[in-house]
Amino acid sequence: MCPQDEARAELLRLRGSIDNMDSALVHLLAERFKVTKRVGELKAAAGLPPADTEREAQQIARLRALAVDADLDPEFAEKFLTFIVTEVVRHHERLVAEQRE
Ligand SMILES: O=C(O)C(=O)C[C@]1(C(=O)O)C=C[C@@H](O)C=C1
Repeated sequence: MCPQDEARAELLRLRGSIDNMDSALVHLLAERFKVTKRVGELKAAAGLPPADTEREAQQIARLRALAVDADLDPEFAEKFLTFIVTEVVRHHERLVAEQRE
């Protein structure tokens, strides 16, 4: 096999691995959002605030430490968590608004 064909074969193998991990991420996110939906319903029913900044600070500190141990950029880990939590809080707020309608 010529070097380019070898590179293409390796590229396909690596992309297969990327596809598996992207699938796992989607499934993990779907499970996380199922749980946070229950959290949002619980909070809305009990009149608790949608966001909990103290909990978020704990999660960020925990994930940043995990990222460092895993050789992942902690800034990226924080941005990723913040992106997800922002969306969760939006869902929680929508539930409260729907409850008021
Ligand atoms: O733990 C909660 O209280 C949640 O609502 C879940 C969650 C999260 O997605 O992890 C979302 C919003 C809060 O600000 C903190 C954490």
